[in-house]
Amino acid sequence: MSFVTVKNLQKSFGSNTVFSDINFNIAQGEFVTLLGPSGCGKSTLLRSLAGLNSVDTGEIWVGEQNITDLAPQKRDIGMVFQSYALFPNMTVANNIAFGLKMKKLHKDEIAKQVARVIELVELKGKENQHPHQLSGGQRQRVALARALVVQPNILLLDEPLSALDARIRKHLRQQICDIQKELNLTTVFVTHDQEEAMTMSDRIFLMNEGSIVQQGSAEQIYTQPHNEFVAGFMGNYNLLSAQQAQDVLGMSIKNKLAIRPESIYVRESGRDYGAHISPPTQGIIKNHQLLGNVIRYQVDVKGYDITVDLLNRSSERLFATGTPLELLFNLNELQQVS
Ligand SMILES: Nc1ncnc2c1ncn2[C@@H]1O[C@H](COP(=O)(O)OP(=O)(O)OP(=O)(O)O)[C@@H](O)[C@H]1O
Repeated sequence: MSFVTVKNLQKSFGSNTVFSDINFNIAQGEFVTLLGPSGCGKSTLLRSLAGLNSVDTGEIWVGEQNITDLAPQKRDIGMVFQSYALFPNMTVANNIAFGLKMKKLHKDEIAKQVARVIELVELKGKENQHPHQLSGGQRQRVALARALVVQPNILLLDEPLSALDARIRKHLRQQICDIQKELNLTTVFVTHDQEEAMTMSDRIFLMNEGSIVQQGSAEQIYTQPHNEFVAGFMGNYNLLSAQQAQDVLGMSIKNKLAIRPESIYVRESGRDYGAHISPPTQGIIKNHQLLGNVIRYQVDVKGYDITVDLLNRSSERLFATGTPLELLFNLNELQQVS
């Protein structure tokens, strides 16, 4: 059942329509990510959910309540931004307690709730420090604790990890997911990082130019892109025109064919391949790129560049530029896109 329901939402700034006809449902406890390139309207949509932006038309419902015109502080929403926005002259504990003091809770209750979230975000021992004494990751955990302490109905996170270095980012990603699951907290997360969206979300809403172009699980969006934009944004898909699909695979299709680099194999002699594997196609290695556990090859097939990802099992299997080989395509994983 839907917990957050958004119907026909539209927002413009002057003559610039940021998004229009946005519709979605989010279930209680679901983790949804708004993913898309810079400027596609993710933050404006998130801010509209928070009430920090008005909308031109449409409705936002949480449970049985229409919150479209409700003031932000009445929405029971916790929000974390990319910039931590902490009070520099307050301790960690006082930063976190701020929202509860505004609600005029009793001192003992505030202390109890602050201790609870400090434990949750693993900041025990830092209560009396000031923001400048903390690392970026710790500051963002204070911001998260401050959003959680008021026990919101919905947690909104606007690129909370993008200012942090890669190692801390991965750790905090996991921590956010663990906390979200533990509290069963309905969460909307904004990022332009495809990997981040795929590892964290129950569902991804992929946006482009003010529209949600595809909604689904990471698996669905990654393996079944509806159109060329989705294929291009989610992976390093090879996109073949109808003519190229005919030339490379002998396939007759109407639109375009999206082929993931990892669903193309190099034929090994003496090995049997199933019926879902295409007949071999000749290719010649043009160059390669080492991506850690994967080697990405550019292969010339009938004058077209095809990207092929192979697992980096051993240096002996590195194909040098100019090596001829036979490529096989996994026919189950070819995707026609518009
Ligand atoms: N307060 C504002 N006034 C006028 N235009 C705005 C305002 N906020 C956002 N915009 C415009 O709305 C569009 C979408 O911006 P938004 O910040 O929502 O995109 P985004 O997808 O979150 O991008 P990014 O990942 O770069 O933050 C942009 O063209 C931006 O210039």
